Amino acid sequence: MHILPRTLKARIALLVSVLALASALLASLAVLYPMERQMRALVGEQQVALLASAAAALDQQVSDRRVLLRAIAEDAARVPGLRSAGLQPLLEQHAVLRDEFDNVVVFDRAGSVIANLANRRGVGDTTAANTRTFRETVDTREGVISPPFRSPLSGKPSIVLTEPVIGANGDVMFVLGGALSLVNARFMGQFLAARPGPSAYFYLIDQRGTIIYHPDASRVLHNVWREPGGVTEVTRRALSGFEGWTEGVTKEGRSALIAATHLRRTGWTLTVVYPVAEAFAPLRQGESAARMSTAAVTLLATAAGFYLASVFLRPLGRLHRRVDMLVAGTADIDVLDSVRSDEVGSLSRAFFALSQQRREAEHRLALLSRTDTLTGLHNRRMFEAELPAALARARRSHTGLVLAFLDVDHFKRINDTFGHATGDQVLCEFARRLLGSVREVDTIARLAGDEFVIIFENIDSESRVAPMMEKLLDTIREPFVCGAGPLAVTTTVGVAFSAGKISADNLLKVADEALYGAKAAGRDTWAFRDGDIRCQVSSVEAVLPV
Ligand SMILES: Nc1nc2c(ncn2[C@@H]2O[C@H](COP(=O)(O)OP(=O)(O)OP(=O)(O)O)[C@@H](O)[C@H]2O)c(=O)[nH]1
Repeated sequence: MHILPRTLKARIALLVSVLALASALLASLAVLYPMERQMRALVGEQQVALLASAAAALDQQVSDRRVLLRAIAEDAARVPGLRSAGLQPLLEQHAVLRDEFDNVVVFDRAGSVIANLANRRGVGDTTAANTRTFRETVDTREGVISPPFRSPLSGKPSIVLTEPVIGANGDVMFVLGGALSLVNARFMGQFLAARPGPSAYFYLIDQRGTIIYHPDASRVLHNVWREPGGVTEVTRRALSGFEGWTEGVTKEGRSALIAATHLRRTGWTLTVVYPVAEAFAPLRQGESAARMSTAAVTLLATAAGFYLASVFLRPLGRLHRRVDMLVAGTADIDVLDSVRSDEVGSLSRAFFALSQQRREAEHRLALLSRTDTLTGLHNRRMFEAELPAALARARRSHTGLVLAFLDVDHFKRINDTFGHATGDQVLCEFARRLLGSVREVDTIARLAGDEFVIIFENIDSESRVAPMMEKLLDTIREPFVCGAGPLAVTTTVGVAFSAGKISADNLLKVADEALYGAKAAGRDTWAFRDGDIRCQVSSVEAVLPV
């Protein structure tokens, strides 16, 4: 199938546009691809840094509250003979507790609430005896952070920080429990405000996979391992200890840059999800700008290619038109502009040379068509063109014309005796002698075999014929020196004279008749007939009409 455009101009333009498109694409790829990789790494590292500071802030929040609770626990331990009743005032006396916790309660060793900051009347209502957090606090005599749970009071996801009050004997006397809502603006607000973009989000999961914070509130306090659709690859890795950034797919199937880290105090996993569509929005804008400029560059290059191809190929078009003119014969070979130094100049010169070669060939052919190849004299064709022209000239100049018809005597015998090659040599020598004995203006031709003719122009009188013929016969009588040795060769001539009235054919017939007469007279001689007079006198015979 022919898919290339037909014209060179269009092909060059196509080539230029393809090259421009390819180079623009390569250039933009060469810039955009490394840029995207660098940007990806940069954004990823930014996420990690952001996450580290958010995790540190969260850790600090927990740590500060634990320090506060410990300080109060130590305060309480220093109160001599502290009884249950003294704990409610102790709590109320630390106003800061209301700022930092949703509520603070004190449990006795049996797990019963003996003081309640938010609700004095709530004392004795509940027991924590069976909770793991309480038992762990008592057993380890250390503060514990509870797993997240939904607060029965606020209904919000919360945790409890505990701190034991250790008596002088080293026993746990009481346990302080500070409840903290996880959607508390002061607790979470700090890192939520640090989102890298409007569609980016954080989520927080404890070690067991319970979601502590997620922008989708319906997922909070659910366990990721038990959620429909299972856990995402990145979350699974994060829960197994991965820290850093990676590229992954969210549960909703969106591609995102995801960074994860762990909180030192709680062991929770903090993750930030930054959708790729938003993270690389500036890059995508750059890409579409690059695509637009690629298209613009390609269009421009195509137009420029087409224009330049037209300009460069214009001389070729001109050359084409000139060659057409040469072919049509409306211009001469000189129209070819062969002085140019470019390819068109070389092409013109090649055309010029070709054209000259053709001319020379035509010339040679024309010459050949008019020349007798053996002797180099004119042939019959040339004679037939030349005789009417000579007669016309004679008529115009009112001068006489003599036609001599020569035949080599007994030429067949020469051939038969000495061979055809010797015969050829004789014919050539015969021709050479004829040439040497006539004027330059006279025309000699070989009609066929051993028959020759000579047209003598500007012969003012028949009286000049006899000496001319005698001279001719003498020239031939000289022995011919050939390969076979000296040969005696003679010729017989029939001569016709015209004062301009007879036709070429008839003049030749008259000369032929004269030759016939001379042969009959015995050869090595000549006979004369006046063509015009014979025409006139023979009109009765009507054998030679003009
Ligand atoms: N060597 C040679 N012989 C040729 C050539 N062309 C024709 N001939 C021969 O020339 C001879 C011509 O003989 P004619 O003119 O018929 O007879 P002739 O022997 O010349 O006898 P007359 O003319 O009566 O004297 C023939 O034998 C041809 O074969 C040629 O180119 N070369």
